[in-house]
Amino acid sequence: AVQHRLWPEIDKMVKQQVAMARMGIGECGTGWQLFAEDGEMKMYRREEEVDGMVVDPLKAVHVVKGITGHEVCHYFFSPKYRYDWETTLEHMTVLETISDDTLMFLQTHKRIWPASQREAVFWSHMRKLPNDQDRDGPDMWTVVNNSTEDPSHPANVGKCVRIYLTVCLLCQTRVHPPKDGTPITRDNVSCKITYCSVVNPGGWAPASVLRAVYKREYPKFLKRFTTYVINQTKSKPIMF
Ligand SMILES: CCCCCc1ccc(-c2ccc(S(=O)(=O)CCO)cc2)cc1[C@H]1C[C@H]1c1ccccn1
Repeated sequence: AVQHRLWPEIDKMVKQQVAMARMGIGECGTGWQLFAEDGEMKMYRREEEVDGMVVDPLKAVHVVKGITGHEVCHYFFSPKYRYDWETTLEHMTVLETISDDTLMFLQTHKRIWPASQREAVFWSHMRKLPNDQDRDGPDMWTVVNNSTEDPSHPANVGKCVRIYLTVCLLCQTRVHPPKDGTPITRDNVSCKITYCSVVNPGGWAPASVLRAVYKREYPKFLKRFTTYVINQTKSKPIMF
């Protein structure tokens, strides 16, 4: 099949983001602060500014029982579920279906006073990754979202300020087979989720406002999303 113009960028970005997501917090360089904890979920951020704008990288690790990496990535990637779990979303459009595992999105997010409303244009790619560490271990799944230009949607022409984001959701399924050889149920699976994101707010927004928003929104987002996947999958066959 003819390669899409974005394919080389997508492939390079996915490999780079997954490599970083797999690194432990200790290996990710210094300056990570644990800023939220809820049961198994630990959320770290690093204070970083670009041109005086807060772009604090975020890294969250979470272990959720009863769901698999394929399921987590499926519900994160598919546009048809997004309004159910993404509370700050005002509008979402699929601008282009690049392939069955790669979409281009336009999203506008609810305005957060006193900043102006934000929008994002990004490609989103979902991929199963060979578990190169442990050959017979379960595979890993990932979704990478990365801002891109779209000639038909130039940045900052309307009322919305264009943000620039790079997001990586990396999922590693764990299976604990029952001792008595009975079939695997949801009690025997869990998923280690690593969520990394860097959001450049695009236009000036007060550092104090941005940091307060990230501190409030990110833990809420990950908790709500994982709870959503648990509820959507509990009565369905396991998707490995
Ligand atoms: C003055 C505020 C400027 C930034 C507002 C803003 C915009 C987009 C985003 C965002 C866009 C995409 C993603 S995703 O992971 O790719 C999923 C698909 O939606 C995630 C987060 C974040 C925020 C910041 C609110 C903060 C915030 C944090 C977690 C959730 C919602 N809002």
